[in-house]
Amino acid sequence: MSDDAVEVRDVVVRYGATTAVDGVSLTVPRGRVFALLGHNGAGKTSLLQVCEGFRAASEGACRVLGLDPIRDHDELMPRLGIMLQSGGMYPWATASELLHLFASFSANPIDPGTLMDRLGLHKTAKTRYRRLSGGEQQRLSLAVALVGRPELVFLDEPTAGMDTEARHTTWQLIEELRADGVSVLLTTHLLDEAERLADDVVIMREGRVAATGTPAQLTAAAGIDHLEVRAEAGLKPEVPFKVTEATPGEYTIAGTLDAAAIASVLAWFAREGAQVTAVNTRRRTLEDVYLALTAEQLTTGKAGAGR
Ligand SMILES: Nc1ncnc2c1ncn2[C@@H]1O[C@H](COP(=O)(O)OP(=O)(O)OP(=O)(O)O)[C@@H](O)[C@H]1O
Repeated sequence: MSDDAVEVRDVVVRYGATTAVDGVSLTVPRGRVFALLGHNGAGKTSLLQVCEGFRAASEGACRVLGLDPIRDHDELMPRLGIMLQSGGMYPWATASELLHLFASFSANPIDPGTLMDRLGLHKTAKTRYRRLSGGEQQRLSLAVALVGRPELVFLDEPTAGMDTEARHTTWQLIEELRADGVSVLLTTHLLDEAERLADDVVIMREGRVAATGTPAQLTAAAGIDHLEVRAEAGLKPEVPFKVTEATPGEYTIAGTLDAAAIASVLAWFAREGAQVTAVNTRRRTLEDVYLALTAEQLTTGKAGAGR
């Protein structure tokens, strides 16, 4: 049996005529942070729900900590930390009561008071859940997911609605979880979050895996950097790359630019006797890769998730 935290094989999730997840396979190794990226409706939450055991896959197989998330649900639940996008809390209970309740389900919980302090929730300990702000509810949901010292954590858009400070605390907590050997599967729309936190990334598009790898692999595989050259306006660089002059005298050269290519572009400016006053290179970010994949989706014109 595989020792991976999560193993998803050819999973399909259908809602009537809509295919939300369309044959996804992925593996989350133990002790790593794995991010699912994708536009609204790409199928991230549906896939997460299959892994959490809250939804049966229409096709395919899923193993979580070596177990079946539906059949072995009772055995699995104490070992998992689950942060939902919303809901799942008693609206009349206070933040402290809720966290203590969830702590009581665990044999060796983290002290709820310590966790509340860490997440900046101490001032809201006696506030009823329904009165908490969106960001506070989100922080409490994270605390609930972590209080039982889980081996594997599922986080659905963990920092959505959080202020900058809470977001940074959450990132630190996730990094500490990884250092403690905890596995994390999260969804996010924040590319800087994925780039900063994730060991592995899957970009989903229309229910399928559009790209997969480490953030470094994804950005390197895209292989396109930008070279920015400032010189006098109105030049027409004769180079085998796409050149734009959005602002007069600011040239952006886009393409697969290795050192030789950059040298050849600069050589053209030198041959022309151009007055080059600045040269800048910009590596592709995960955001560039993501946007390129999203643009591909638009050009293929596929809108629905049907098979
Ligand atoms: N219970 C449901 N019944 C019918 N359709 C659903 C249901 N849940 C999700 N869908 C549809 O399945 C598709 C995938 O939804 P899902 O929530 O998995 O996407 P997502 O990537 O998590 O989106 P978001 O980033 O907006 O949370 C969407 O088209 C959605 O409308």
